[in-house]
Amino acid sequence: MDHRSPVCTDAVWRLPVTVCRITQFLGEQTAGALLERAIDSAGDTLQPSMIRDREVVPDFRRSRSRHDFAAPELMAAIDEVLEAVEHTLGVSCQHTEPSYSLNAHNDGDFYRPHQDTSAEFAPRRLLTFVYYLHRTPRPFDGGELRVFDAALPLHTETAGRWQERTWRDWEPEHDSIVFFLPTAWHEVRPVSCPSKQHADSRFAINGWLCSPDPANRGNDASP
Ligand SMILES: O=C(O)CCC(=O)C(=O)O
Ligand SMILES: [Fe+2]
Repeated sequence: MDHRSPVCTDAVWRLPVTVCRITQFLGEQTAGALLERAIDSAGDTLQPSMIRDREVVPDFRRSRSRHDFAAPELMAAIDEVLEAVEHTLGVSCQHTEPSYSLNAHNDGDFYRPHQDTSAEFAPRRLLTFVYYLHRTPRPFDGGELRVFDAALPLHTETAGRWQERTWRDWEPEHDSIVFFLPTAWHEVRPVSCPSKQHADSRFAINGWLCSPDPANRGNDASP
């Protein structure tokens, strides 16, 4: 009897990546106030966004960020939906700590395909969230969040041969939030913002729930 599988050894499985998206997340009033605060973070408080937390690489990522932007109302709302999100994405975020920043994409800005975590880089990130804010009507075009389907078991490094990739685009709609696993390949499509005004940017508060840093753990080990 021939035990060889009839499935070709080059077969590629294409699996959609689950994204939890919630619209009208904070409601008009809270989202509006948060947008005003984001807009007020103008000028020198925003710095060129970095990759791998330390490098500015304008061919790969072009936007501006602020790392000391506090959004406790958003964190409280995330807490509220976390159990359902964990269940849907199959991840446990117990004892995690949020780490997040404010990001503004204006005319010509983008973020090329990447993962938010890897074995060498930021392995403590367990869950990605991105909360979007913008003026109404939306003062920019593009800027979709593109999430690539996984391609298994081959080519996992780049989620399949580049030309054969498949994906789904998610609109960065005001007061919506998406959650996905930081291992997912994703990108921010180029933004076109004709006015080039800071207030017309595509704003996002984006970050991760991270497992605790072992270095910060209290010294509670028994002798
Ligand atoms: O703004 C977005 O839609 C995603 C941003 C992103 O991928 C990141 O900051 O790692
Ligand atoms: Fe990302």
